[in-house]
Amino acid sequence: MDIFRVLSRGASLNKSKDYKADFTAPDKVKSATELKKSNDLNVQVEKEIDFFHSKQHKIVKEVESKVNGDESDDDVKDDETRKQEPVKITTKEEALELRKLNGSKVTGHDVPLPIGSFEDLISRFRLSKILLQNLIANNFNEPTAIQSEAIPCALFNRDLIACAPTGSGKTLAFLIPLVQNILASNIRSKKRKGGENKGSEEKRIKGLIISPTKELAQQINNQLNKITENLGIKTGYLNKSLASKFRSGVSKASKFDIIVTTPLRLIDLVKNSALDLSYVEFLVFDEADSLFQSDFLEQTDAILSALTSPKLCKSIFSATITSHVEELAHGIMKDPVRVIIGLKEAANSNIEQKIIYCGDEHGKLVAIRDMIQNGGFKPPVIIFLQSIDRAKALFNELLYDGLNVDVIHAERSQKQREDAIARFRSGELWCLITTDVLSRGIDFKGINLIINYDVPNSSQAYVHRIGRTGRAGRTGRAVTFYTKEDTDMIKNVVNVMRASGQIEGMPIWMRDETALSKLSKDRKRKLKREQLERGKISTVPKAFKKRKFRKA
Ligand SMILES: Nc1ncnc2c1ncn2[C@@H]1O[C@H](COP(=O)(O)OP(=O)(O)OP(=O)(O)O)[C@@H](O)[C@H]1O
Repeated sequence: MDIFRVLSRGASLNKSKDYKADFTAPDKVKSATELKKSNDLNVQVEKEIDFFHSKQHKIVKEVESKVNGDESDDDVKDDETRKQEPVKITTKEEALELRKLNGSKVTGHDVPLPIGSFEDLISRFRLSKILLQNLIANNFNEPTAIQSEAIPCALFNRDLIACAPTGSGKTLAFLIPLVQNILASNIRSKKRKGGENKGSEEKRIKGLIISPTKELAQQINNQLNKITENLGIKTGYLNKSLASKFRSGVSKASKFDIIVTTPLRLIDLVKNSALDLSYVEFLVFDEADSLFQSDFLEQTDAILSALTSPKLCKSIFSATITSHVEELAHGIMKDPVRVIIGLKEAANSNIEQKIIYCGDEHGKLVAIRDMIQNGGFKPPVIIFLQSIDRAKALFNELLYDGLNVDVIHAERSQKQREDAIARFRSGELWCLITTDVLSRGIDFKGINLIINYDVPNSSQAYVHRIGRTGRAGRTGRAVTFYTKEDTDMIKNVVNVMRASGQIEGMPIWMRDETALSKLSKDRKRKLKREQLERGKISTVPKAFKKRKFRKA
């Protein structure tokens, strides 16, 4: 195995991806063109459009030559990456070497070897060539650490507990094997029923992906659509409109191979017999620790009881999987493989973390305005607060200051949420204020800064919130404000920072582990349940607030 090849992957991810570097979706090109209007991003956008065109050209060449086995094109030959042979893992020693490099800990009975490259999947698992082309066309050239381990496990139909840092590619780690398994399963059922000549077959939902939020479910479905192009696999995000089509019979569930959904919508349909889940063979809980928390547990249970296929394989994914969640998972799984990348529940090491003592609520406003004035507030920025009311109040303050900002929380309509996300993704909007509704899974490209205006109520919440930056090999910054009311809550943050070796700038007493003892389990539970009562944010006169808000 070529160790340098493996090591260089992180570096190439870093090099090739800058702000908004999503080369796959044509709508991104349009929005980037629109962005040219904005002076500050002009140069950046022009560079990206050029890069997009050259990249597109290269991708087309690469895909053509892969399909035709044609190596004659000079452009393709000259590309350094094409000169290297795909890494293949064929022995236990090579697997050990790769796991050491990737910081992967894999346990379980009869664990499969990891993959060294996506091409490795062709020889070992007869991966669909179209699926491989789709990966390459979307710039997914090499598997990340979690993909190396999770993909072969799922292709061997193993139950799986997978924990890997935020932004490390967990979504593709479950989507690639899911798609391949469903392709194989469809071929098998076609053969059983005598091939294509027997007319159109009734399909069944075979894959189910559960996500705790609508935004994340939609994002997963978008990713799924990209990699299933030309594969004849039908996927659906169970939004309000699709759910009502199922209910009224306008759209038949039997058209779909894979459904991505939040728990409640699914349960509602199952209870009303509008959806049959008894043929589902592959189940994924994304952000599983959130779905296994007490607020969701009943719904998760209801879903599990509707999944009756004896072939059912289950996997759970998150950046934070507590031992309690692992215990619950073991209770519903058969002989699972456990994959942990890096330190369990640690922050992504590409994120520079900082805490700022602000004294009181007013001090936080002063601190944020100070950051804006002194250049520490480099967009795109996401600001997290503990409640809807506080998010609204800070939105009014920053809008009053003339900042290019919008807010997302559970009280805004789906359309308002989607619009704000689209504007933020395109770069039109520079700052997004939100609650924990956007803290998990959402993949915005090139976020520069996360501000925890309010301290998150658990170390897990902190890891997910700051994980919106520092994704796919990029770097990012996270700043957490705290006041004298946060003496307990800030310990969650400090402990994560200390585990990441980020004690620079931290008060001396916080660096000392004995002085800052860990919170007791009971105290942690209480902090998670109850929201800290905080002083008011708002300083903007009411009459002005209304005028401005309506305008926005
Ligand atoms: N093999 C790959 N090569 C290049 N980019 C990749 C690869 N796999 C994933 N990515 C990109 O990395 C980014 C992060 O991936 P993803 O959203 O799956 O992270 P995650 O681990 O699920 O994070 P979170 O814990 O926050 O949900 C995405 O933009 C995705 O397109």
